[in-house]
Amino acid sequence: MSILEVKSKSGSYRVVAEGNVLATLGEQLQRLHISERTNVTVITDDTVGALPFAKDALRSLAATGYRHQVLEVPAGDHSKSLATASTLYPKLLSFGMRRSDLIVALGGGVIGDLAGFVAATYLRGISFVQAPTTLLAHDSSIGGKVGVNLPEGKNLVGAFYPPRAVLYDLSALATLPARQWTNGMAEVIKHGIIGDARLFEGLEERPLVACPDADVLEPILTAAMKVKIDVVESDEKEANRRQVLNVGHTLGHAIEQRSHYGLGHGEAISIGLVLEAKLAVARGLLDEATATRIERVLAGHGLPTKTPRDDWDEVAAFIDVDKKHGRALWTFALPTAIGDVVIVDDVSPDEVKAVYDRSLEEA
Ligand SMILES: NC(=O)c1ccc[n+]([C@@H]2O[C@H](COP(=O)([O-])OP(=O)(O)OC[C@H]3O[C@@H](n4cnc5c(N)ncnc54)[C@H](O)[C@@H]3O)[C@@H](O)[C@H]2O)c1
Ligand SMILES: O=C(O)C(=O)C[C@@H](O)[C@H](O)[C@H](O)COP(=O)(O)O
Ligand SMILES: [Zn+2]
Repeated sequence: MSILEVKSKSGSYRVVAEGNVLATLGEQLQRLHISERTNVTVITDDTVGALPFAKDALRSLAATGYRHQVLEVPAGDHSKSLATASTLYPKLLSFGMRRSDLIVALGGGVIGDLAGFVAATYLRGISFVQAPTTLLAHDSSIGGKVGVNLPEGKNLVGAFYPPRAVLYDLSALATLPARQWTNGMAEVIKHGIIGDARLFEGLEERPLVACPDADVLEPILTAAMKVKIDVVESDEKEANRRQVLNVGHTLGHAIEQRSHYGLGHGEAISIGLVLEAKLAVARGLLDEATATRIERVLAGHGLPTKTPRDDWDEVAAFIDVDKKHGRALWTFALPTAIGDVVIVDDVSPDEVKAVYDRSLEEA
């Protein structure tokens, strides 16, 4: 079990990472001093909602006397939309959800982002608890970024809205399909690249290709979450340093969206990390050998590393709407070493196209 604290200007919160924590969801809410008169809406997806740990969580809410409802959306990134959010607001109203009530986001990053966005906007904001159930969500449940996608780009509408707590049930990871495990490893590896060389080296030596026992999982997950917490505490609303968490994402988000979500977020970010390492090499920021290590560790975890063949102009249109850019050139978070990422804001589209085209020749 690990308990981490995230300091936030709008209210600090705890990350409780523990096996079977969802089976005591009601007691966990009581521990957070959430009154038993609070109405609770659990937002989940139709895959997670059917799993035993979700049923246990609802049983616990009932046993502790919380009046609650469950709202299910279809699983997948297509649900992270304004259209889906619009179907949820009336259901909150008809259940009598007031400002003092609570949303629980039970699921992976899609549910955390969507339910967090609904919590941030309904009645101008009600409390929410993150109950992440994927490996990838060790990233998405921390830091308060909530939002939805637009057809024009990922996460273009949203807010910085920290949760009241993160209740991370590590036993829930046991039911993750193999591909979802691998998908989540991309963000674990990313956290090593950003700020923990030992984490990265450990994954090079012993790839984590399936959910291991708790004694192996916990230190790795804790190390990854600590990198994220350190960065978001230093720059909660991404004025500058937080942009390092976006390494691999400038290209990765564009590739993810161009795949129409056929690629998972982590899979697309894996390809983005490889490409952005190559861009860093082309700029003289990173040595070739380290870029090769990044590619190998991702491939060693079964993640895709080859650039999908696509029309550059279509990819570039998605890169162009990235929130990090200023008015003229593109901004990227680029690795300079294992454990260090810098922000560069003078990248020209032609430079990126050259790296992109070269990677297609190598594929
Ligand atoms: N807010 C942030 O800081 C942040 C960070 C990283 C990623 N994200 C976002 O997170 C999203 C990706 O998250 P994700 O990869 O968790 O996707 P997801 O939420 O779609 O979950 C992936 C799949 O796994 C299923 N699933 C979830 N938990 C399960 C379990 N325990 N057992 C079996 N199946 C389970 C889901 O139903 C879904 O089909 C993207 O939209 C990405 O943009 C946000
Ligand atoms: O928390 C952050 O900051 C991140 O960048 C984490 C990313 O892994 C995540 O995918 C996030 O949703 C990206 O945010 P965006 O601002 O690039 O849309
Ligand atoms: Zn991400």
